[in-house]
Amino acid sequence: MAIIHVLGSSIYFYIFLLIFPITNSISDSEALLKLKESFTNSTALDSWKLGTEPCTDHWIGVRCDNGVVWGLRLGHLGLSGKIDVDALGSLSGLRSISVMSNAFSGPIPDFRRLGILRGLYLSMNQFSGEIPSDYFTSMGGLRKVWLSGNGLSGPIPSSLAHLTHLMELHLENNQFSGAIPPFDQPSLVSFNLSNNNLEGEIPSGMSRFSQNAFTGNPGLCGGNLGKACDRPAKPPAGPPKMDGAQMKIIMWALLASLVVLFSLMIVGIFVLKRRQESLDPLVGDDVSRSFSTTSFDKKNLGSGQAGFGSGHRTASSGKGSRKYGKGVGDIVMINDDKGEFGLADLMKAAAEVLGNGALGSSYKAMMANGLTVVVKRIKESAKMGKDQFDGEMTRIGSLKHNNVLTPLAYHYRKDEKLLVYEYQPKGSLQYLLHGDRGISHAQLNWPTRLKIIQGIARGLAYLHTQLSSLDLPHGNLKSSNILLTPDYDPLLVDYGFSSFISSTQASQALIAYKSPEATLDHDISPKCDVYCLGLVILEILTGKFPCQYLNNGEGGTDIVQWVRSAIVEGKEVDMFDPDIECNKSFIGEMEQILHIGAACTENSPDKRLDVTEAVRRIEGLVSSQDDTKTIQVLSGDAYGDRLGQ
Ligand SMILES: Nc1ncnc2c1ncn2[C@@H]1O[C@H](COP(=O)(O)OP(=O)(O)OP(=O)(O)O)[C@@H](O)[C@H]1O
Repeated sequence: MAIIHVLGSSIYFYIFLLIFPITNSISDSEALLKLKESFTNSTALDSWKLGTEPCTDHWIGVRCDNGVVWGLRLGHLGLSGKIDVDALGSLSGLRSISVMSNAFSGPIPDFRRLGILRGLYLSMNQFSGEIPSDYFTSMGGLRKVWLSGNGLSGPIPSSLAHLTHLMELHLENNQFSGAIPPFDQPSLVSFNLSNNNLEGEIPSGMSRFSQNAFTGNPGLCGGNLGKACDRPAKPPAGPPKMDGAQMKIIMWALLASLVVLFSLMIVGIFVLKRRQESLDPLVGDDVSRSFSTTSFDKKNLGSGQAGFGSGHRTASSGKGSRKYGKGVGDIVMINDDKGEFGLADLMKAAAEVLGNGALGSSYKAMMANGLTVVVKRIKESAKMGKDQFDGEMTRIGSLKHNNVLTPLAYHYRKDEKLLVYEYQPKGSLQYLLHGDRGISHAQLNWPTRLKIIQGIARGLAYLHTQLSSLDLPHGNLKSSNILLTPDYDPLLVDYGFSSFISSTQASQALIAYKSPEATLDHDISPKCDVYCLGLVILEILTGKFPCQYLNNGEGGTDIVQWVRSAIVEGKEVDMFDPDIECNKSFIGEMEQILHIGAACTENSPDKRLDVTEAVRRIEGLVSSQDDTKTIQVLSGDAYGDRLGQ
C-alpha cells in the first residue's frame, strides 16, 4: 500500500511537472543582466541596469510584448565573449535572438535547449567549426535561421531540412562542405547557400531558388546553375557467358536497332530542316540552348506560327504599337524607350528562371543588344479575344508614372500570353526587406523607407485614376511586386491583371482577394487594394513577412493583428523593425505611418481609408503646406522626381 502510495504520488509529481514545469524563477531583468555579464565588451548595453526594467525602461535591443521579453535585437553592438544560453533559457517568452554583426567566435552556442525559438540570427560573426547534424531537431518551431558570414564548416546539418516551418535560411559566406540536403519546405521564401564549398547535384525540387542562391560553390552542379552534372559512368559489367546461338541473336538485334536508329535520324534531320526553313531566319541554332528551352517550347511556337501565319499576325494595338518579325506571331511593342526587339531576339537571349508566381512564371532574358528584360508568362488567361487583349494592353501601355513600371511589349496567342518588362537589377522590396542582408538592406533607413511608402501610394493612386473602370485597379500589390530603382524609387508591377485572367485564377492568385471582405463575402472593390497598401506599409515598418502573403496559412506574421494590439496598448514603438537605424527624431513620423497602415487594413471596407485619403495622409507627413500634391499625384504628373527631397 505504501509502495502504491509512493508510486501514485510520483506520477502526480510528473504530471505536475508537465503542467507546471519547474522553471528557474529568476526574472527577465535578472536573466538579461546575467547574459550581459557573459559578454566581454558590453558598453553598448549601458541601459541594461540593475534597478530598472527591460520593458518599461526600454533596454536597448530588448523587444517586449505585454511586459514579457520576446526578442533580443543585439546586432552591430560590438559584442564579444560568450553567450550565456542558461540565462537565455530563463527568458520564458523569448522567441527570437539576433546577435548579427558582432565579434562572437568559437563554435555556435548550444541553443538547442531553447526549443521555442522562432528566429535565430547569428550572421556576420566569427563562429566556426561544425554543427552537429541533429542540432536543430529540438527547435522545430524555427522560422528564420541566419548563419551567413561566419567561418562554419562541415556538412550542412540535415536537421535544418526537417524544420517544417522554415521561411528563411541563410548560410552563405561560410565553409560548409558536402552535399546539400533536400530543402523542400514550401514555406521557404528566402534561401541562400552561396560562397561555400558545397558539392554534388542540387537536389531536385530546389529549382525555384535562383542561381544566386548557389553560386560560389565550385563543386555544385544542376538546378538553375547552368552547369550540368557529370553522371558517373556505370561500372562495366563482366561479359556474360554466351553460347554461339545467343551471340548470333544479339548481333542481329544490334544490327536491326542500328538500321532503325539511322532511319529515325534521317527523318529527324529532314523534319528539323523543314521546320527551320519555315521559322524566322533570325531564329538560329543556339535557340535550343537558350530562351526557348526554358520558356515557351518550340513545339508550341511551331503551332502558333501556323496560327499567326494564317491571318493572325500581330495587329496594330493602337498608338505607338509596332510589328516586328516575320512568319511567327511576334512581339507588340508598347513602349520602345529602351529600343526595339522581336520574339526572335528574346528566343536567342540567355534566360534564367526568376520565379514561379501564382500568375505564371517569370524569366530574366539578356538580349544581344544589351537590354535585359523580364518575360512574364501568364499561366491561364480568361477566354479573351485578341482584340480585347490588345485593348487592355493599349490601356496598360499608355500608363506613364514614375512609380509604375509599364510593360515594354507583349505577345498574344490563344494559348500563350507573354508580358515583357525592363529588368530592375535592384530587385523587389520583398527581397530587400527579407532576403538581402547586404548593403541594400542596410541602406533601408527610415527616410528611404518613407520615400518607398510615398512612391507606392503615389503609384497606386495613379493606377486608381487611370484604371478606374476596374474593380481592382492593381489587384496584386505586395512586396514582391514592388521593384526598386537604383535610387530606391518604387515601381509597381503586375497590376491590372484581374481584367485578363480568369476569375478562378484571380481568386487563387491575386493578393487583393485575401482582404477580409473578399475572403468572407467575395466582395471585390478598389478598397481591397487599399488593404494591400496597408499590408505593405506595415511590412516596411515592422520588417516582418506578412502571413497574408502565404497560401497555406502557415508562417509569416499576422502583422495586421499584431499592430492592432500594439496600438491598443500604446506600444507602437515595439513594432518597428530593429534594423531601422535608431534615430529618435523619426519615431513620431514612424508612428503616424503605422497608424495609416492600420487604418488601411481595417477589416471593414467602410471603415478603411480610401486610396485618396491614404495618399493625402502620407503626403501630409512630408509637407503639410502643399495641398496640391494629391491632385498632382492623381493626375499622374511627373511627381516622382520630387521623391528624393
Ligand atoms: N522587372 C523585374 N525586374 C527584376 N525582378 C523582377 C521583375 N519582375 C519580377 N521580378 C521578380 O521576379 C520574381 C518572380 O516574379 P513573379 O511575378 O513571377 O512572382 P511573384 O511576384 O512572386 O508572384 P505573382 O505571380 O503573384 O506576382 C519576383 O521575386 C519578382 O520580384
